[in-house]
Amino acid sequence: MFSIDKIRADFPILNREVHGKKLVYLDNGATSQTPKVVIDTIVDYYSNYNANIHRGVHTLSQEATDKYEEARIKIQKHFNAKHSYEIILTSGTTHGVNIVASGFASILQEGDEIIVSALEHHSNIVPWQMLCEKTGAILKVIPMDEDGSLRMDLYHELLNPKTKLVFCNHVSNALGTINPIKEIIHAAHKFGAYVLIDGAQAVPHIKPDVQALDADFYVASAHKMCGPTGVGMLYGKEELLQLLPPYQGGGEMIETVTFEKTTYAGLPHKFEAGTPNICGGIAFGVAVDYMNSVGFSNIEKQENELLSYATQELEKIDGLKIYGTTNKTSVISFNLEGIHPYDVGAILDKLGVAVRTGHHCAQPIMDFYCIPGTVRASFSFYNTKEEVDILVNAVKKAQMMLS
Ligand SMILES: Cc1ncc(COP(=O)(O)O)c(CN[C@@H](CS)C(=O)O)c1O
Repeated sequence: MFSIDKIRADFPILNREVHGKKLVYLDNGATSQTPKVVIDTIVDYYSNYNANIHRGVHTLSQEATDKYEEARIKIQKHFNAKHSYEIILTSGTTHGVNIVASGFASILQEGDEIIVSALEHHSNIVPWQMLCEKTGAILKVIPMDEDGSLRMDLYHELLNPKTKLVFCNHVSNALGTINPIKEIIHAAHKFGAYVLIDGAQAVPHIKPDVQALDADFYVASAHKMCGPTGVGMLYGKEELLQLLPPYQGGGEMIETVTFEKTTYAGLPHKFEAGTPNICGGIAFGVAVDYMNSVGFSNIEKQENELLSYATQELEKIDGLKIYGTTNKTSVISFNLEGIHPYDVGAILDKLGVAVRTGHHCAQPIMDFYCIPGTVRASFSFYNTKEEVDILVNAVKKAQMMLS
């Protein structure tokens, strides 16, 4: 049974006040908040079994190694990967994208084509531009539409035998748009292209099944789904991870090292050079357990109710425009006519409401709408309708003060 009071009691930070006002945290698209069970895991690790992993013969190292590899298996099962070694623990989504992009630097040829969507976050644009500069590959873009959806008709036209890679986010961080990634993947595979899906904004809301999607790569960050910052995952099909060269050289990613030659470790350690974020990985596994204990159907129901209520109430405000009205997760990007989003965000902060303003690391989307940025309210399952009312009243107050 989903009890919002019980859920909110899991998050100590929700009792915070800012500027003498009750905190209303609506910036979950930037990072989600952290439940006590995850916080306690971090304290427990550093209090009771902090040790380096995969190397020590002593008890603490074995305990830490066991917990870290248990977390990998939890993440594997959560995303329904076939093998645990197809889950590379990274420092986050950006790191995962860069592992794949740099891996293809030794594979792509001049004139090969890479397709990205107009809805991408900078971390799923810039690495591919860098890859094109290195290899002479050509970047193509799936255009977006006024409602924040992708022009799938034009996507199908872009695909051709030269298309080698396609990158798309599962959910847009700036607008909340849920992209038709199964169709995107299926169409790309018809031309033999590989697909990386950026799941950073999907994992707080849904439980992706990478085998059902037939995704070649899928990346995400723990801090978007109640986990700590500095840790995330890259899923890759075994045969593709075998294809890619290591991303970084160092300890852990080797079998044998001589000055004449080094042989590399197998999966997943080939891509996990150096001492990883051990505590973060263990806490990521606990965050996966926590999200599943809340239940993704409960999460979806709560967040959809908040989205429709907030949309209905915000739309009553004259001069307010919402960007992204297609099938989406609980994100509302909006502007007040004649008022810069930054100024709205600053007033909302004074009233205790935390939102994000600006281009949200998705400048091409803002260019499409010819705006400097938006005010983005992003809701999570632990937000409430009362918090929506506080947001709406704060927006009205900001409009009055700034008009
Ligand atoms: C779709 C998408 N793709 C990649 C990233 C980067 O995640 P990292 O954990 O920083 O590596 C993000 C993070 N978006 C935050 C910070 S810019 C936002 O406020 O929207 C994202 O939303």
